[in-house]
Amino acid sequence: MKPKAHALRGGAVGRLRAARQRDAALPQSRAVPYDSCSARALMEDEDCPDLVPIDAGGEGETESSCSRKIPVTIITGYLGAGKTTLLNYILTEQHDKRIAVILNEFGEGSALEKSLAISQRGELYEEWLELRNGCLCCSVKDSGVKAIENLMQRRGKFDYILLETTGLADPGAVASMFWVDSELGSDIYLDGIVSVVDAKHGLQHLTEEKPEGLVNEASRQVALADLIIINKTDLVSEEELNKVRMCVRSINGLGKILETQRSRVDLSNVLDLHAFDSLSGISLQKKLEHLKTAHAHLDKGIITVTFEVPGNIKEENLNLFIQDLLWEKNMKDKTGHTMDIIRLKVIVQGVHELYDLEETAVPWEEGEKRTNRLVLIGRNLDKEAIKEVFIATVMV
Ligand SMILES: Nc1nc2c(ncn2[C@@H]2O[C@H](COP(=O)(O)OP(=O)(O)OP(=O)(O)O)[C@@H](O)[C@H]2O)c(=O)[nH]1
Ligand SMILES: [Zn+2]
Repeated sequence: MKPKAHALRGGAVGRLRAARQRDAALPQSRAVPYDSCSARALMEDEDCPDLVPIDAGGEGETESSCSRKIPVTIITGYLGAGKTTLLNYILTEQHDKRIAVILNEFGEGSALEKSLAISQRGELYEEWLELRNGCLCCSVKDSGVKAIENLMQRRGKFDYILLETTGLADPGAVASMFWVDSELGSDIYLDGIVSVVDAKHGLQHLTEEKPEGLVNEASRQVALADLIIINKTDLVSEEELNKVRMCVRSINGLGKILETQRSRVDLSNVLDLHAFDSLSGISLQKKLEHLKTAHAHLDKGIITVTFEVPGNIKEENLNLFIQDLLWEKNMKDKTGHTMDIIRLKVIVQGVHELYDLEETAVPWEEGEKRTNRLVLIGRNLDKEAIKEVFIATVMV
């Protein structure tokens, strides 16, 4: 086991940085502005930090530069998969955006390594973020929000946030801090979740069975991802690669899969995904509320189910259907196990305008065959049962 995994049991320290990107790399020796006040405030804060609304010019005030929401991309992946390599690649390749980086790291060693990598890009802001009980999923929400707030006070200094989670994190829990923040009227939004998979060891991580009640982090990370990057393809044969790809696909039938070396991918596949925009009215908040409750039980057997039903649907009924499925957990599979949805995407044709299906929804052509499409990722999913209920309750 890597030392970092041991550090998980003791105190854990997360590290947050906002690296101001420059077009040209600056010498490493450049002075680093260090905000010691806010860093100390975080360290000394014994209890959960109070959530304070972000003062971004005040509600209703006309500060147009503050009204644009800042996207956050979560980068997850098992230990050593290539997350930091991806981060550095993005910071090197991306010249249009000023990117802030948040690292949730356990242990000191690799944090140092990362600090060097990022400071090469130029001006560096650094803050410490303490995870009191050493469990990222349990403490990141409070400290994470605090960290983001500190970041937001530097509004204008950056226009994109990359959040690298530790290899052992449950990305659902990490993502959940964004809805807490959004309740406070913040101006960030979750753009997408990227999961890096080690081509060489990924299969082992993904198929590893955990004792009852424990999460297989690797497969959960893949299940939640909008983009899965199978990295280190140089280390495996075509046959091994096929196996990993099939395994990833079986866990997440929806996400885009890219195969690469040194985490080099076309950045249009990574940034500005707007992965949570067209969720058919299921807000990120609701989805993640569900994820949180599921997080302790989920280990294996995650699959993707997709089906299509032609015709029109009724909005209210779709609401009820989704609520039943996601929150009430009223649907069971043949063996009586509750269906457990991790991700849900719905493309529907409503009688009325549907929810806030955002601009990604392409309007139907006159006379075009109308089809509703559902994609569900989760456990104990019985496709026929879901489809039946959908037809019986949602269609007009
Ligand atoms: N052979 C090979 N090595 C790679 C590739 N990509 C990254 N590495 C190496 O793999 C190691 C781990 O990469 P990182 O980017 O640090 O991985 P990480 O996911 O951030 O790791 P942790 O933070 O420890 O969880 C480093 O030594 C990288 O240089 C690749 O495509 N092929
Ligand atoms: Zn936890």
